[in-house]
Amino acid sequence: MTHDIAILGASGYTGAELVRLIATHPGMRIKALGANSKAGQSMAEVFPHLRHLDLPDLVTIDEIDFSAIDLCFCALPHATSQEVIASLPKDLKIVDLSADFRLRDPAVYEKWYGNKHAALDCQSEAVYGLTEFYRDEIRSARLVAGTGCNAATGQYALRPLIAGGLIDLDDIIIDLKTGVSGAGRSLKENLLHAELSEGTHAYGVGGTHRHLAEFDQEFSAIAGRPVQVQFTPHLLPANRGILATVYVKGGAAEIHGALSRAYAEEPFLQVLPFGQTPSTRHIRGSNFCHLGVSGDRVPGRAIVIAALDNLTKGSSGQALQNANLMLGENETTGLMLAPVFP
Ligand SMILES: NC(=O)C1=CN([C@@H]2O[C@H](COP(=O)(O)OP(=O)(O)OC[C@H]3O[C@@H](n4cnc5c(N)ncnc54)[C@H](OP(=O)(O)O)[C@@H]3O)[C@@H](O)[C@H]2O)C=CC1
Ligand SMILES: CC(=O)N[C@@H](CCC(=O)OP(=O)(O)O)C(=O)O
Repeated sequence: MTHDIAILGASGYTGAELVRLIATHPGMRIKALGANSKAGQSMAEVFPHLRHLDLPDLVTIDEIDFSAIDLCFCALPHATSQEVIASLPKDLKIVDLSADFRLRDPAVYEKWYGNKHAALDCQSEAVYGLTEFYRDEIRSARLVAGTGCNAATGQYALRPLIAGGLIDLDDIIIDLKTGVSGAGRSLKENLLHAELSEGTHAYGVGGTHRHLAEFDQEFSAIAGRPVQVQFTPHLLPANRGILATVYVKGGAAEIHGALSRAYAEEPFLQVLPFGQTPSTRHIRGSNFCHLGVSGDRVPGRAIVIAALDNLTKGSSGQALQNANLMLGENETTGLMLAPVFP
């Protein structure tokens, strides 16, 4: 059976990545591509690297007939996404890539995002999209909320360690580096080549980055008590990739054993041999997340490093993995592409 797919926000980075992945998916057919300022253009005009594909032109969302769609990906900015999803048919399966449906508590959402939620009924039914930890709920969900890309990286490093009681919950530091495509395709002065290249800097410092809300929600639920991590992202002059270096208090060998066991059956989560360190070079363009564990010279401390591609495992690949589950497809279909190297 072939499922008819719509992608809203197809003229953005995650939208284009969805098209790249779905184009060769044997169980999916791209029926509609939604855009805003680029509506009316062909995908080849907006993304020359997709020229070889036979795709529908970009249209505005109100031009799409959703009664002919089996599943819709929403790759739209925060706040816009909730307004659009509130207006879509209530029985339409949706995978949202924005932050709008990730946080279960509306008050927490309002605190971090600064606006009242415009689709609280949808928010209450949404399932958090970190596939490996919400697989059963995702299978039967109507609306899945894709995770933040930084939030996914930190969680892959830490969830089994918190669940296993292996680390000091009051002493967790996530030092993260991210490529610039995480900020989307729209024009921003601070993302110009001259402002960004040949340097790197921290942002969202001092507990202000909104992905902390996801860490708080998920880690506290696992631990059964409040957990607050320190988290500082840094912007790298690279297009793709996230590398999180996580500092914890706990036994490195036990931590490596716990991660290896937790992810032994996971097709996309690869734990490297003890002491080896992941690199964004080795996951680029793929749905894999590489994880490494090392000891530290300071007794009782360990370092966990996780690397993934923000546009695949951190957003569009994760979204396709979840859509596969929602549509009864094999979870890995369309996603076993090897990373691009060098
Ligand atoms: N980039 C990443 O690595 C990740 C992104 N995300 C989230 O995924 C979502 C998409 O991100 P990304 O692809 O990077 O963003 P982009 O800025 O690259 O793309 C945004 C898309 O949304 C469309 N759009 C904007 N406003 C409207 C509107 N009012 N009505 C209809 N369409 C609109 C744009 O259309 P047009 O260009 O035609 O104006 C464009 O197609 C965001 O919520 C982001 O936070 C999540 C995880 C990782
Ligand atoms: C480089 C960069 O700016 N990255 C974004 C994260 C992208 C992401 O995960 O998106 P959401 O906005 O959907 O949470 C940031 O740190 O804010």
